Amino acid sequence: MILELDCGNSYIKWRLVPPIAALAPIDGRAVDIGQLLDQVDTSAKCGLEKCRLVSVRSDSETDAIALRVSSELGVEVLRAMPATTLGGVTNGYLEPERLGLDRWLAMVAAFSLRRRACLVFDLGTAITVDLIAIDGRHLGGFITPGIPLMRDQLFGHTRRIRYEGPAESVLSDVSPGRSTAQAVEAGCLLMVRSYIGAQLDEASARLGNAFDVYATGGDAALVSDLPGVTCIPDLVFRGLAIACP
Ligand SMILES: Nc1ncnc2c1ncn2[C@@H]1O[C@H](COP(=O)(O)OP(=O)(O)OP(=O)(O)O)[C@@H](O)[C@H]1O
Ligand SMILES: CC(C)(CO)[C@@H](O)C(=O)NCCC(=O)O
Ligand SMILES: [K+]
Repeated sequence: MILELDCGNSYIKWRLVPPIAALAPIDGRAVDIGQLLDQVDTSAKCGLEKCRLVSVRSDSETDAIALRVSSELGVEVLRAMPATTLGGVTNGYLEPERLGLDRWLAMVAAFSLRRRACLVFDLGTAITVDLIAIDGRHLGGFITPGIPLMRDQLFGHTRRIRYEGPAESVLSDVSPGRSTAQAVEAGCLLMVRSYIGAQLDEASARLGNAFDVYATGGDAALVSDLPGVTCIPDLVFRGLAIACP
């Protein structure tokens, strides 16, 4: 088994990849390293080979996670590191080490699929959009707040926008809200879908007409029905396996 960890800003997403490709990985998400170790502990004890880790957390937080994994699970931890090129993709940042490693790995995995121009969306705490030309050049990208941050800003800066976790039905409905929950959820959803739609419309000016579109991240399903969008939930993990073979 290989333990793979994607340490995002809100959650540590993990999965255990069995040595036989035919077997499905076991996966989960944890709010912190303690919860992560509780979740993987029992299943992981049986033959962990190594751990691959990507993190967008601070260096000290990432070091602490890696240390606890290696000491408590007794495995070597391979960490994805910033790079200027990988898998045919060239990092487009002026300071390549500042590009979020989750974005980088998602791009490397996306380009590896068909080696064509692509547009990559990652919808998590933040929403990121990255453009890759047909020759693998990263043309740069965009960062905006994701749905959790939009909600939090409204909660944090108003007195009366208050509601308990919205019902599932509210989350995919964009009709005008007749409750606070509906008004906020539909509004944020419309913002995200319009933004992604605008990115799709504008991408052909930079990428030409033949480009692939991939969406990943916890909220990718909210845009998966837009034209041409392919959802790949494990895009970052796929890139992690390329970066840390
Ligand atoms: N089981 C789940 N638990 C919590 N959130 C979930 C779950 N499934 C999907 N989500 C969605 O995932 C979103 C968070 O995205 P994600 O899990 O990709 O990221 P993250 O670790 O917070 O952030 P990032 O990787 O962008 O730093 C939430 O807005 C939520 O709607
Ligand atoms: C943008 C996020 C937060 C998305 O997870 C992450 O990729 C990150 O912290 N990036 C560093 C800044 C940058 O990519 O320019
Ligand atoms: K992410």
